[in-house]
Amino acid sequence: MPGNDVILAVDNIHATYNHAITALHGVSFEIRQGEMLALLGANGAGKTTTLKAVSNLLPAERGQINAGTIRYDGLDVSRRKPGDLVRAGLVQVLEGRHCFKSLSVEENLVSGGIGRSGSRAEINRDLERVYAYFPRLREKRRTLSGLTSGGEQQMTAIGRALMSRPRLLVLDEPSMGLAPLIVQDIFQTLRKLNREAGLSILVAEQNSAVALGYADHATVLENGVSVLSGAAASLRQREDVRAFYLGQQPSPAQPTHLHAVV
Ligand SMILES: Nc1ncnc2c1ncn2[C@@H]1O[C@H](COP(=O)(O)OP(=O)(O)OP(=O)(O)O)[C@@H](O)[C@H]1O
Repeated sequence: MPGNDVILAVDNIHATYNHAITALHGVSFEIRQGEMLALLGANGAGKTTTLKAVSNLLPAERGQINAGTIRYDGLDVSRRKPGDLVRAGLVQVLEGRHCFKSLSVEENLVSGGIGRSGSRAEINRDLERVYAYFPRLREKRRTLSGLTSGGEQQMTAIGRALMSRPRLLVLDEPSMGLAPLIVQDIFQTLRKLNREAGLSILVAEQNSAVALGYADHATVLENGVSVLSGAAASLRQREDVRAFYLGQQPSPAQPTHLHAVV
């Protein structure tokens, strides 16, 4: 039974699509309040499926959890509608930075606050908060999102999620297709939100070097199984992680696959 300060507990989940394709068969990890956890793994390892399971979005894709449990704030997510989870503070930034391209940056941000009750003054306060974290969005507030850069669209997608006042922010590959400096910028802001506002963060990334540079902990997925979990700082030191996920050459005596949970 997880302790009280665990905001998300994923316990040995198994998932399939169309009752046929096995995507996950044994994924476990925990996130404590105020922690930033990176979910690492190659293409097809199961990161997106895990994130969708966390928000109970798999049924919408003919996917299902066949075994295991996911608890957010102690509550079984499979019994709650995705919208209820958002209102309870579990908010996702889906892969591919979905913005309404024909709306301005500010209109996109405001759309993130629509689901919750709140006066115009409160929404304005939240907008100011988003602009304080992403000054570039303030500069572009009147620009149509479709005309902003990929990095600005990613910032808009994150800013819109912040407008729903998350307690746990879940992001799928925020670095995808972005220049290294923009990626650093985005991760620095995520870290600031985590440190200053106490926001808990779950971030799936193929860019392990960046994710391990900012996260507190990480879990590595291989073929739908969580094979390794630990403090980001200690994972960065492991030869096998360096070889397989940080693109560094192992010495000849090193193992050829990940095999331990630390
Ligand atoms: N909607 C779907 N229908 C059927 N199979 C799917 C679906 N989505 C994912 N899969 C399969 O589930 C497995 C895990 O995919 P998933 O997208 O979760 O991995 P990932 O680690 O997020 O990879 P990527 O980085 O490419 O997004 C893969 O074998 C994939 O082909």
